[in-house]
Amino acid sequence: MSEQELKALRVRIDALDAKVLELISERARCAQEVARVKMASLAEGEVPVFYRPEREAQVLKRVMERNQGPLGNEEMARLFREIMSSCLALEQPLKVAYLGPEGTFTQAAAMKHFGHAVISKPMAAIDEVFREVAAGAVNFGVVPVENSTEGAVNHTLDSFLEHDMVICGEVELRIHHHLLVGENTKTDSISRIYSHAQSLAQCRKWLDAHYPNVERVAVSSNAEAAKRVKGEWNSAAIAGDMAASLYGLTRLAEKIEDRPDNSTRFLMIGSQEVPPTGDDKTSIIVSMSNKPGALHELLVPFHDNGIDLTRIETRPSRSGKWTYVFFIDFVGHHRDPLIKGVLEKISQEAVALKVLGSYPKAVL
Ligand SMILES: C=C(O[C@@H]1C=C(C(=O)O)C=C[C@H]1O)C(=O)O
Repeated sequence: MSEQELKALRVRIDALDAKVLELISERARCAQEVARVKMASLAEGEVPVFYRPEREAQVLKRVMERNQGPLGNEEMARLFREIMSSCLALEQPLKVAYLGPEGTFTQAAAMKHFGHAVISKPMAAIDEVFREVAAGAVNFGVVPVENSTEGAVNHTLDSFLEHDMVICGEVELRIHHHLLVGENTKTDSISRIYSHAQSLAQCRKWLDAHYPNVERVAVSSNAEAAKRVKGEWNSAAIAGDMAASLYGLTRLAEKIEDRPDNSTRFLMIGSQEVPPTGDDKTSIIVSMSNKPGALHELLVPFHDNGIDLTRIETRPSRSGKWTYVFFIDFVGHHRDPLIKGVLEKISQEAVALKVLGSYPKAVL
């Protein structure tokens, strides 16, 4: 019986694949038409905008709402993410710079957000990602901004003070770290463990318990740590799946992060303002005068209007000793009338207020 059944099922799958193929091609032709219409309606000297993050967020959301299984919502959205990425590449392949080298979590975040049909460019430091975007060499940049275990990524926050950037999206990634070794590593003689400082911090308790006397060496990225281990017999690296497979390392211990829900949030930076989708977040930088009650004054308009603050971070302003700026994220779009009112109220009290951007809440 089963041979016959299998055969029939495979015939059905082949027929379905032919339909899926035709539908994807039809969709891609539609995207090409979109490009044609956009080009035809350009004003003199106007640059076409092909990538629409707000539209993509809506497409993915609808896919998740309509999905009836058996594939899970996230899985289905991931497939559509890639289809859209390929369709957009027909209109215009996006250029995306990220905190490299290849194999970093930031690269994984970039692929999760934009899909794989982009031209990606690894940069050696967060600041270089900002500069690459500012110079117009790429359309977007991807940088880590906060980790659920270790808190803010200060380099990123400080870079916002130095560059005029628009935040156009966010993505969250579960971060799993492994202890990795190379072919030549003598696993009972490990005397050094390489990783990025953030990752060493995210695995501090595990390291204290398992390798209390081994030197922890902070390097520029997890991928760099994996690369170093390849040529050494007495060292190990802490890094994720991408770096492990890129450098052919094996896992001596898996998922060694101290908190099982360890996640990092990444931001997409560029120069494109994103219109509202109805489910957005806004990031601002505010500096207040150094007087009693300043922080209270800043927060009152949010409270009075029932606006959900998702994050508040303080950093030195870099323009005077013991003066600070606040990075605030909240739910809503800066074009919503309610949010507009709140921002006006704050700017009356603030020394400076800058809207870094409004963008769709992470869908995936
Ligand atoms: C097709 C368009 O362009 C791009 C491709 C999209 C898609 O494949 O669904 C969606 C938004 C844009 O990034 C569009 O503007 O609708």
